[in-house]
Amino acid sequence: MSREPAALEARGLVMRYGRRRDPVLRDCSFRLPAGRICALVGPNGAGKSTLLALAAGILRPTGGTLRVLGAGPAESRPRIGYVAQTRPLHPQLTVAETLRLGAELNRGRWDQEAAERAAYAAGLDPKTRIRTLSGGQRTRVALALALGKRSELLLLDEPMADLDPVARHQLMGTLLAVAVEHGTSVVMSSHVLTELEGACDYVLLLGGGQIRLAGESEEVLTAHARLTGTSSDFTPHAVVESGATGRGHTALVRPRGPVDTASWLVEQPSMEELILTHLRNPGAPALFTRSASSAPSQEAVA
Ligand SMILES: Nc1ncnc2c1ncn2[C@@H]1O[C@H](COP(=O)(O)OP(=O)(O)OP(=O)(O)O)[C@@H](O)[C@H]1O
Repeated sequence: MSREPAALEARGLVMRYGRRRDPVLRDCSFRLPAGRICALVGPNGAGKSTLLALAAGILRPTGGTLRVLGAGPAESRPRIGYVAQTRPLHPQLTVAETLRLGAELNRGRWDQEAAERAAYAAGLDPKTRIRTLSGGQRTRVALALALGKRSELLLLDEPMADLDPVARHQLMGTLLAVAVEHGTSVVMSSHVLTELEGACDYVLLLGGGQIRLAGESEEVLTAHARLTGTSSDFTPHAVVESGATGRGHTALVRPRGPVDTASWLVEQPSMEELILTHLRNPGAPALFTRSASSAPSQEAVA
């Protein structure tokens, strides 16, 4: 059965900086269906920025393929909004001039209202020069450009990192409203797991150069359970992490068959707990939901 073009589809993706270094991404294969709001998580140096720059067509892969909106990254570039970690903007322009430039470069698809909503909501003066902005204000303007472009896919590298909590909440709200209204696909990297929990419906966890978890947040969550009881034998379930507690033993598992609720207290982990547990246990087998699988060998949950 053929599937609609994905927002991102990687097959055997390899990225190596320089000849002798270990690859940052090794043989990565996954699929991100269109229309999802995806959290891209992983430890420092895992390759999140690298993957986003590859998708934006800023970097070229060493091997394998990465399709973006059904085409090569360079071909799809006009349909993509990319907010790099460095927030590159023209320092001499004012905020209003920056938005005007965005409008000129994206004639026919520019949404001035969405751009202004993101740029000016916190009272930023349109006449302020970019070079005098704080880190958080630059982020606001960079996001405003990406939103004004009416992109089909937003690639956001740590978009909330330098925003204060009120600005985070407000900009996340604007971002989600635009994404829902236009069916925009969003991929955002972040280390702030609580911020992603309410906003994202898809998750990609990168680690050790590979995708460790990929799929709908709900499906990934329900593929796991926290078991607590008196026994330390969690057979037949696959254990991601186990340990002793005051009450006995506890483990985050991927259930293999029905869980014996007479022996175990069964709880659903939060997304934050699930990701933290996988970050602490990089040896846990990878898990892909059906929609995220692009290779037959990947472990898919039903
Ligand atoms: N231009 C470059 N030249 C050489 N190595 C690079 C370059 N950019 C990134 N790297 C290396 O690639 C690896 C992945 O970096 P990347 O910035 O993609 O990780 P990340 O997951 O975004 O990290 P963080 O969470 O710290 O932002 C790191 O080891 C980094 O040192």
